[in-house]
Amino acid sequence: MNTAPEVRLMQTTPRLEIRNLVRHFGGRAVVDDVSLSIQAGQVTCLLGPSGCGKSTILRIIAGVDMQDRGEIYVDGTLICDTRFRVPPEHREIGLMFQDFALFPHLSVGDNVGFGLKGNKDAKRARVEELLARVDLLRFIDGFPHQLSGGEQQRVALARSLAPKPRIMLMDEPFSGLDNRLRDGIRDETLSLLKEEDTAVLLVTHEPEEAMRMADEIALMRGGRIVQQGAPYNVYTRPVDHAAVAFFSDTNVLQAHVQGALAETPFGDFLAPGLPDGTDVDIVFRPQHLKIDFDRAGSGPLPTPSDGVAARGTVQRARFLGHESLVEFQMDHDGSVLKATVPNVFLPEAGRVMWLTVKRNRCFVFPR
Ligand SMILES: Nc1ncnc2c1ncn2[C@@H]1O[C@H](COP(=O)(O)OP(=O)(O)OP(=O)(O)O)[C@@H](O)[C@H]1O
Repeated sequence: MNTAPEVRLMQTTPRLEIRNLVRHFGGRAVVDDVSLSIQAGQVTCLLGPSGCGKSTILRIIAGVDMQDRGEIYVDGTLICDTRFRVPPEHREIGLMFQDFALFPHLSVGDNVGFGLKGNKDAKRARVEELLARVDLLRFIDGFPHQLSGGEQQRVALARSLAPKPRIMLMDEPFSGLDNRLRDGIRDETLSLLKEEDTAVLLVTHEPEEAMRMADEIALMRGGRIVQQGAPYNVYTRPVDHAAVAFFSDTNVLQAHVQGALAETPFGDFLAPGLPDGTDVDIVFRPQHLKIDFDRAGSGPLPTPSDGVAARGTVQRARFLGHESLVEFQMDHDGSVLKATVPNVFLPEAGRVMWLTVKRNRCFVFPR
């Protein structure tokens, strides 16, 4: 059909695209050549440690800060480069930050309707629609101080979505909420944003929040995106040691490469493409250090999937609620490796146990 290529083009044009953004402060590249694109209805999380440049990217997209290089496109149209700049108020971008500051002197309904244009009835209908959606319609004539923190947060969400922004920028929006409230509000927020088909760029330094919210995670460090992909892929195929460590505790075995293999007390690991003599870290998460319970200290029967067992002595064991954390001092070099075990497992300090590692969950990185 004649229209097919056009339709395809429309479907693949990202709602938001940033290309090669660079921003310097005091001679330092705080944002260093960052590119990403987000489709309508998609949530991308910028995830990274404090100071890595996440909020600066958000401020540039919102139009309250200006890049030194790079371009921003919305639905394929340039809205900002270093010469041309659509002013913030014309970008149709919603903002939601941790300190969302409702107007205290305006009613809940007037807060939600604040950014709306058009006739009174249409405005009222949109305000009612959104307040109903966040389950706060009954408070429409109330004032912010009469609401709990979580309820105020939902009003703020309704306010930022009221003008139907094409894009929503969220900077740690849930960090002011207590843990019990947070999960529910995150889930509600997510379903509302999806219903409205908004493209969302959410900044967080909490991996758990990113895993929970994101269709795609952009992992940042030192002003750059170091890895980008679906949460499962970023978690299970990390690009380097720091990327593993950002999501969880890690264990490290140190080794040298010889003949494309790295030899360890747990057996050899493949180190394809690394030249002989390269120092490598073999990195794995505590849930992938396996304790052998079966043979009472005589060591497990080796299997191809488990590789070789190594011996360690329990140093410390702690119960963490849904799992136990056991630390072992290893016989071979005195290093400490951690294992997490579901439920309660609290062996006494000094007990000797055999350990294996889940080999397909180990990552080999040059040191
Ligand atoms: N206006 C500014 N002038 C000078 N330096 C700035 C300015 N804004 C940000 N920076 C610096 O740029 C770096 C990145 O800041 P940014 O707020 O983007 O980080 P972030 O990743 O969002 O951190 P956080 O999670 O702590 O908010 C920081 O070192 C910060 O001090």
